[in-house]
This record gives sequence, C-alpha cells and structure tokens, in this order.
Amino acid sequence: MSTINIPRLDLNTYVNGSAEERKQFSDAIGSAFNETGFVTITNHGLSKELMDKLYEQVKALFALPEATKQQYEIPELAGQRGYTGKNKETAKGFKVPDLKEFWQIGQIDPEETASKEDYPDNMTVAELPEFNSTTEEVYQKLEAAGKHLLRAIAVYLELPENYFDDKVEHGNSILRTLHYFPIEDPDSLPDDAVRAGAHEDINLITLLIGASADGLELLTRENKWFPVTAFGEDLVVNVGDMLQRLTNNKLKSTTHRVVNPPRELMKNSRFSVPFFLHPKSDMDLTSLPSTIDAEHPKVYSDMTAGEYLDERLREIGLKK
Ligand SMILES: O=C(O)CCC(=O)C(=O)O
Ligand SMILES: [Fe+2]
Repeated sequence: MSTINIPRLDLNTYVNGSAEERKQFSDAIGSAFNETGFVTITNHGLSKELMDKLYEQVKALFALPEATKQQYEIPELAGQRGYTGKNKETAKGFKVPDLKEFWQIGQIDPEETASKEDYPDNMTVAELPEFNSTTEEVYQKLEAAGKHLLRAIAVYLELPENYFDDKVEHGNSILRTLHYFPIEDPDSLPDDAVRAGAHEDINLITLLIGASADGLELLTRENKWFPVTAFGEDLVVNVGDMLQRLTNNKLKSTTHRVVNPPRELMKNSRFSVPFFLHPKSDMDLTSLPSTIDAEHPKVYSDMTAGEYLDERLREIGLKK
C-alpha cells in the first residue's frame, strides 16, 4: 500500500508565531502542496461551538420538506446561491450525477462595483433564521483563515507575503453546505453512482469542515486511492486548479472523491462543508514566471479567474 503523509499544521504558529515558526509553517504547507496537495489545519480560528452550531443548522436545512427546499432552487443562478437538489451536479467525465444535495452561500461583502451576474445576492432561509447568521459567521472565519494560509503560500512561492490579499479581498468564494443523502435502495443504484465522483476543485484553495466522517479519498501519484481523515475539528485544506494553474503545476490540485459507505451504513447521511476560496474574477491566472523553466515548460494558456470559472461551470453541468 502506498503511504502518503498529510501533515497536521497549527495555523496559530503562522499567525502569531516567531519568524522561525512562520518560516517552518510556510515550508511545510508549500512542500505538502507540492507533493500531495493536502494538509490538515488545527487552530484555524473556528471554535468547536461554532462548528457544532453549523452542523445543527445544516441538518435542519436538509430535513426541511423537499417542496420547501425547492423554492430556493433558482435555475438562473446555476447552483451558485441557494439550493441545488439531488441529481444535479455531475463530476467532469461522469455520466451519473453525484448522490448529494447542497446549499451555497457567496460573498457576504461584495465590492460596490461588483456585478449581480458575478455576485448574485445570497438567499435567506426563512424557516431557519439561525442558518443564515451561522453560515455567514463561518464564511467570514474561513475567509480569514484562508487569507492567512495564502500568505504562507505566497512566502513559499517567494512572492511578497501580501500577494494574494487584494485578489481575494471581497473575492468570489463559496461556502457549500453538503448533504450526502441516505441510499435507501442500494440495488437500484447505477454502477458508477457515488457520493462525489473523482474531481479537482476549481478555486485557489479549499478549506473543508467535516472530513472527520469517512469517505473522502485522494488519488496518489501511484494512482491509488488513499483515505483523508481529519482529527477532531481540524480542517482539511487542499489546492484547487486555479492555484495549480498560477504555479504551473508546482502546487498540485489533487484529484479526490467521496465514496459510498459500506452497505450496512448506506442509510446514514453524511454532511460536510467545504469553503471554496476564489479570487475576484479579474485575477490573472497566468503562470508565475518563477515557476517556468526548461524542466517545467509553461503548460496553461493565460486566463482570468472569471473566464476559467465560467468554462468549468459549463463542464460540470451547472451553467448552460
Ligand atoms: O464532502 C467532502 O468531504 C468533500 C467534498 C468535495 O470534495 C467538494 O465538494 O468539492
Ligand atoms: Fe472537492
């Protein structure tokens, strides 16, 4: 079996640490992102209390009647805000949709000049006022943690520490609350129906709450699936395609999936909450010159984050 190392890093040692601790954190996150694309993070700034409240609200949301949830599903929003029902999102290259339903929250504080097309208004769940306030708080805390992580990554890439700051400030990030629903009749499942088909994330980095539940797996360089688990309330953080593009593959956007549970556990739900950290649409994703050399020729065409996102949403069937 291939063993890979997913380091557990303490974000507080970067935010409040000595120069040496900060350097160690940058080196550790950079080399993990170069090797496997994944780390787990402790002391990320979200309390256990907030995470418990989030889960309570997320469970209550998906327990609402189907007809109620569907009132929040607006086709023109392409899944970017509000509810997306079962059987809607299909991973790139798959025929069968993922076994999941989800709710998405976008930037709480967009720039005044931001267009409604890029930044549609968030939807509020009338039935669950606390869902709205709790997810907003989680959004802002994860955005803050993400900015610190990007500073550490900028240092690793020998960029100014604040390189990403103005690109992600008021950025187009998405908080997705996910419900992998119970599989009532496993015999009627199409062969390749899974909770989340193998995919790469589109954004710069993803901060995931909830990988303490089994199911998440990453694909190693040896082409073997390897389970990802987080300790307690730790976050799992991985590289997305935008950061991979910017760094000409120096930082790896690793393929991952969520597998179905064993038959005896199929009647259980699984919940998770990824935060997809996106920059503003005008961020230039042209690969950094420092990542291009004779051994690593330039592989990607030049594009802005907005152009790239559009292309990817069409591929996964969320945008027509
Ligand atoms: O549910 C999980 O553990 C991971 C979800 C995921 O990879 C995604 O939504 O992109
Ligand atoms: Fe993902």
